[in-house]
Amino acid sequence: MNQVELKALAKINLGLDVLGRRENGYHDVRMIMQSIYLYDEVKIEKKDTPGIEVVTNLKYLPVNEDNIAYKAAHLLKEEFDISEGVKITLKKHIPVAAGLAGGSSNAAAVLFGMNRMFRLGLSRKELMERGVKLGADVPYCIMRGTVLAEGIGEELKTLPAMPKCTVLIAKPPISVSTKTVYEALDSKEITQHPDIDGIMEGLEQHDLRKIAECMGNVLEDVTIPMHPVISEIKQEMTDAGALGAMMSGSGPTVFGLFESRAAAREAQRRIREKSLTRQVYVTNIHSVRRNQNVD
Ligand SMILES: C[C@](O)(CO)[C@H](O)COP(=O)(O)OP(=O)(O)OC[C@H]1O[C@@H](n2ccc(N)nc2=O)[C@H](O)[C@@H]1O
Ligand SMILES: Nc1ncnc2c1ncn2[C@@H]1O[C@H](COP(=O)(O)OP(=O)(O)OP(=O)(O)O)[C@@H](O)[C@H]1O
Repeated sequence: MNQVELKALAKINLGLDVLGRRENGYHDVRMIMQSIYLYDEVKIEKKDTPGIEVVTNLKYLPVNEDNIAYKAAHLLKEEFDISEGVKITLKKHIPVAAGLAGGSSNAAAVLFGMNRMFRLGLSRKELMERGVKLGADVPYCIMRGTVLAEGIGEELKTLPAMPKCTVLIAKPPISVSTKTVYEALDSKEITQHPDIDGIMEGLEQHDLRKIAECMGNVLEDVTIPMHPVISEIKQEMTDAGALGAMMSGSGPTVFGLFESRAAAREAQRRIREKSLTRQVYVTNIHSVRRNQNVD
């Protein structure tokens, strides 16, 4: 196999709670993760010449060792002494620095793809162990689907699949640093924790309304005061009929869950009309049909 083409899916956090801070600055979290049908196209090709080449359609993204896809390839090349070169082509559709795990998902695709191409024989669990060295969201991006994530985000448990619905994604034209948001949270008192157990009950009962009612993200308390446009977008989605609307990850992207595709389109129209952002996409939950076993 000389080439693989993969879809690297974006994620949203249906729930994000922070339980404490570790000595190394990372935080213990309790999150419900969900993949959505918004993806980057990742192509990996073997090259005759050595080295790692990254090509992308976004001019401002690094193509050297600062690109997380490069880091993923480098990690496997070193560990398995792979002498052949690889060319990685990233066709980006997932907004960057958005809270949608775009980079993490690219890294996951490279680990997954190179494992197949070079017949490294790593199990999904073994790929995830390598993934966490690149970023806390990478193991989840290998696993995908509806998942409870604990630890720093790498302890994963598959949950009952999220009921089908339309997802509206709106990324305001600002960038947010995940590190800055987590650091700023340390000087705040968390007064209200999201109802993660409630979301899990909603998933068990296949009850979309319950899931939407229980959604919550403690990082909103940091990012929204910095960027009030996030609240305005949430409001537009709710006014147009979203069952729930919330910031994903450390932001600034807002997602809304809708029963009706027409209502999601209406929210998209209003958000654009009010110039809150032009980056608004109507998409779906991505369900993973697979053996639930991680190994
Ligand atoms: C906000 C989320 O996207 C929610 O899914 C993740 O928790 C962040 O995952 P990520 O971007 O893959 O995180 P990393 O690239 O590993 O870390 C970026 C920065 O976020 C902070 N970080 C990340 C994960 C975590 N559990 N605690 C943290 O404090 C750390 O300051 C770290 O320097
Ligand atoms: N392959 C890549 N795709 C996107 N960004 C990348 C990539 N490699 C490195 N980066 C850098 O990583 C930073 C974060 O980008 P990314 O899109 O992964 O953020 P995010 O969606 O907030 O991730 P998360 O939800 O995991 O915190 C950007 O500033 C970007 O320059």
